[in-house]
Amino acid sequence: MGTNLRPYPWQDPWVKMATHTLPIQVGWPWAAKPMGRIAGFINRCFVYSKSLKISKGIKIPSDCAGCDCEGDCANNKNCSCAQLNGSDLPYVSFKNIGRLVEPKAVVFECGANCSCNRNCVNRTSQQGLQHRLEVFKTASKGWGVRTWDTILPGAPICEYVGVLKRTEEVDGLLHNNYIFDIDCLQTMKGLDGREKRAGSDMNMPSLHAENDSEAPPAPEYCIDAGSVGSFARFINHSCNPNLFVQCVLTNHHDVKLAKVMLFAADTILPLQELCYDYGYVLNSVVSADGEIVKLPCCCGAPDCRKRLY
Ligand SMILES: C[S@@+](CC[C@H](N)C(=O)[O-])C[C@H]1O[C@@H](n2cnc3c(N)ncnc32)[C@H](O)[C@@H]1O
Repeated sequence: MGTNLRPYPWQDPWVKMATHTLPIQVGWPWAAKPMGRIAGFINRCFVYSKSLKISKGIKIPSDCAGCDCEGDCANNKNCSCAQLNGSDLPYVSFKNIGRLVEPKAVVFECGANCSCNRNCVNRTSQQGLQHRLEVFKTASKGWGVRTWDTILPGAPICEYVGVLKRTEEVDGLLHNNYIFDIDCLQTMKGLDGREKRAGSDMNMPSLHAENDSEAPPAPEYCIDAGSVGSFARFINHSCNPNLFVQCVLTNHHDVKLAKVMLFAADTILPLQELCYDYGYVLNSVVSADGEIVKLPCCCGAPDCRKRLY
């Protein structure tokens, strides 16, 4: 961890301590005796959702034109936002929560200039937290996040928030474990689960390299949750994840600056830990002196790749 991090979730103003008790005890790694008494209390933190901060010098494109639907876009066959998504809306509504039908290269949501209502299903990622989630201490991965509620496949979990920066600003920050590159193409083509789930939905010409053998351009922007962020930064990696990453565009249509959202890939039962595939390429992390940095994976999946990177 970098020195600029708040190492404990309850020191983070965006993480609220809960006084509730759970029928389980979670471990306390530094269990000195006086700490032991309060450990049960401070191990349980409920979480808030927060928005992205923008680093100086980054200009967010202006809001693009919106649809002219009334009410919910689900009721309008001619919704222009649905057309952007390939004619169908990307979400269906179930018990008033939108659920993503399938992962896409990018999801176009309704934005500032759309005339539909604020609860339109095509604003699903804008509705805030839908589930009770908890930051807890895991046995071997530091802090993690788990759910108190059953979460259904395709349900929105949260946005990965922090400070939006240019990737060149954070290059070489090996000790900051909270940097998320905004890379819609990589996200879509990502490792294992992501690729398997994606089907053949690569219908975004602007996201394809001209020639498939050509390396896609390196991501220009990233989200740094090292010093500010939400509980999303405590979500760990799994080689068999129950969440997936989805790029979402709302007000503007610049994929380089898409919102990074996490959605449920499966039905997730209460007290299960939430995890997504970080998608590192093995041996891709190199220290300043040229050594390959290796991080063992403790996700415990039967098909674990054994290393995060
Ligand atoms: C974005 S942070 C996740 C939150 C982190 N557990 C914490 O306590 O702050 C990423 C870091 O968590 C740890 N981590 C996440 N998933 C892991 C896994 N499957 N196995 C081992 N360590 C993991 C690694 O140290 C990684 O660099």
